Amino acid sequence: MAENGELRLGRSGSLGRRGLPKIQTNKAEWSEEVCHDDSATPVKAQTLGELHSLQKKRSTPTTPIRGVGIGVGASQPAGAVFAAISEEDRHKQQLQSISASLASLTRETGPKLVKGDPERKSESTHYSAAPPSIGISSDSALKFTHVLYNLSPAELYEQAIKYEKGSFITSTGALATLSGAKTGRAPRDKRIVIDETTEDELWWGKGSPNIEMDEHTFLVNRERAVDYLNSLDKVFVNDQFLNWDPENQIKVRIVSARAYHSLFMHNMCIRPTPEELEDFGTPDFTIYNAGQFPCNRYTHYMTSSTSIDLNLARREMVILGTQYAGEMKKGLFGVMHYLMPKRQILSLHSGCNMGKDGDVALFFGLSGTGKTTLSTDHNRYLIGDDEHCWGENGVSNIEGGCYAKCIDLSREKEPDIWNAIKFGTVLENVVFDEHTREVDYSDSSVTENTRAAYPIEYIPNAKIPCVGQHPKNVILLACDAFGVLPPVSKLSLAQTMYHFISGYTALVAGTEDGVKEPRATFSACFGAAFIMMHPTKYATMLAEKMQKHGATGWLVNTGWSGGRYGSVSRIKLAYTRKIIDAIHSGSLLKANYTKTEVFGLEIPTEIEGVPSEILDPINTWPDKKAYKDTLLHLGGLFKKNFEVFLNYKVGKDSNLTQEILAAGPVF
Ligand SMILES: Nc1ncnc2c1ncn2[C@@H]1O[C@H](COP(=O)(O)OP(=O)(O)O)[C@@H](O)[C@H]1O
Ligand SMILES: C=C(OP(=O)(O)O)C(=O)O
Ligand SMILES: [Ca+2]
Ligand SMILES: [Mn+2]
Repeated sequence: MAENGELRLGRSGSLGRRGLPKIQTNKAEWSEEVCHDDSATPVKAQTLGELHSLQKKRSTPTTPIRGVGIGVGASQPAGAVFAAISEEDRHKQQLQSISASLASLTRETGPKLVKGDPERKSESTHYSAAPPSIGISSDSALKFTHVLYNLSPAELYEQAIKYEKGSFITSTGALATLSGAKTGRAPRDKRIVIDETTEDELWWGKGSPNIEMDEHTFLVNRERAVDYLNSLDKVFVNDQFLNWDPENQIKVRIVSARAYHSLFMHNMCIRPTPEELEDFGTPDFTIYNAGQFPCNRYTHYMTSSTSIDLNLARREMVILGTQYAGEMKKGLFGVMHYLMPKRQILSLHSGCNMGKDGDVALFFGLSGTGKTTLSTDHNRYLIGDDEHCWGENGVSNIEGGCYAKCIDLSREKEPDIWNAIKFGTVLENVVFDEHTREVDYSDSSVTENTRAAYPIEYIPNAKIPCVGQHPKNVILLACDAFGVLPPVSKLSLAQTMYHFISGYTALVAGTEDGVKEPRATFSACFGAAFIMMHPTKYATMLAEKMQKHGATGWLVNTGWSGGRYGSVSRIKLAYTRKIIDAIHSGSLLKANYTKTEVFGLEIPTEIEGVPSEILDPINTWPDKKAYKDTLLHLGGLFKKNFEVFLNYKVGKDSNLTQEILAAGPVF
């Protein structure tokens, strides 16, 4: 700081000498009692430009500059002559690495890059990387692309507000943004490159979410995305980590065109320290997000102008035609679902939290069933809300942030999420008062799927680092709009596996008038959209881990009970929280149980804080015949869904497979 201060004084001093001669005022003309205008400490700048340059001081380096390779021994004092790859060289290396990422494969060259905002010429560090030597074949090769590398949230706010229509600061300091035409994921537009390896390793065909594309088509889309990004004046680059387990951490690079996307990933991935960033090197996986630009519908395999393309061999993902940010986070989740099981680590679409005594619970469930809401619990430490790994040493969060739904969010019911919506948080597609900028969370004018993305440490009781012991409870969440599943049931291991493979939830189609029929959804492993290999691969690993570590499975219905959607209201969040409390404390394990018909679920007769009559839905359905019919209807849907899995084996032991088949509805 002193250094910067001296520099500034020196500069203003010399400017002063070169300026016009000062107008001399006659001191005697002024009364000593009058406080006149120039009595305050004068500003230490001679021009407005200089004044603005004073406003921002250079970031103080957090570590002394370290040496690379030879020459840094115990005998050399830190920061000595030998020590350094200079800051300039480091910038150059970073830009070379980014230029290589953005290289056009047909022209075999990367773009010319400079660091910094193009609008602020004086601030850019003009270290050009990899100037194209031969065959300049487009104007892109003649121009510079500015790289905005790992900007801070404040810088990203400024970029968003200045250049991205629909960006505003809300009354609590969050950055409100619009994701454009797409406000949710587009699973039907996801493509995965099929090659010799993935043909055998991945799950293809009926029931699989993996839709194939060939390598060539991937390269066509990659070139389209890269050309688009290189045609811009500036791109955002995030270099970050995934997975809090240090031995299985993945380095990811996200190249994007919008500050909103850069801030979203800043919040959602693990943020490197400045030291870690210095040594970042080559990323393990790269996303090219050209979401504002459509794919070419004449391209083979394209069925819309949106395409999300994954190439596992190249370790790259290309996004065209959608700006929904969740696509990046869930895209990387798919990659982890491939990489981790190969290392005998189970990837989980679940929330995760930990009690004061270190007891860990997992919350599996499809979108909207309560992973984020229920893992964010003021009485427990949050490990993560959505994506985890379960390995030899316990669980680890894949991400560094949370992505909460905001529709009907209330301070009373979800105080920790409410309070996390502050400076730094990205608020997608919410509606706010044009003057006060107060958000109306009940307003779904843009979409039902309004979202907040915030760093995990915005939750006061986050567990950092986000790792924990082997889980004690495995909670399967289903939002049952048919109203026949009990609010909670205790599961045998076979039942846990049956419901895990089924991955059931039923949601209502939307808020349109007249849509009253709930629609059942089955999504293997509560995440068919993200798993890469056959569901039995993940199911086998889960069964082995639960058995080995003695975890108990539970099925919790966070939807309707005692009547269908439309006839009664959703189970009160306060009751669900009491149920979850009783699971965590161990008291529910000791309760008395009765068995339901059809699904054969063990339901407790009593839970503290929950009216006993709601525990068995038959009590609360006024029309018992309607209850039975609906129960059988749902049972039939389960059976039909499970047919695809009848020929598969879970685990080494065929006994378990037989037990799993028997653990479904019987009627
Ligand atoms: N009984 C309940 N249990 C859990 N969530 C509930 C309940 N009733 C209403 N909700 C609402 O349902 C939504 C659950 O969504 P969320 O936790 O984001 O799901 P996920 O993370 O699994 O996608 C939240 O908006 C929450 O407020
Ligand atoms: C980010 C998502 O996850 P979830 O709805 O489970 O929170 C999503 O499905 O887009
Ligand atoms: Ca999810
Ligand atoms: Mn969630």
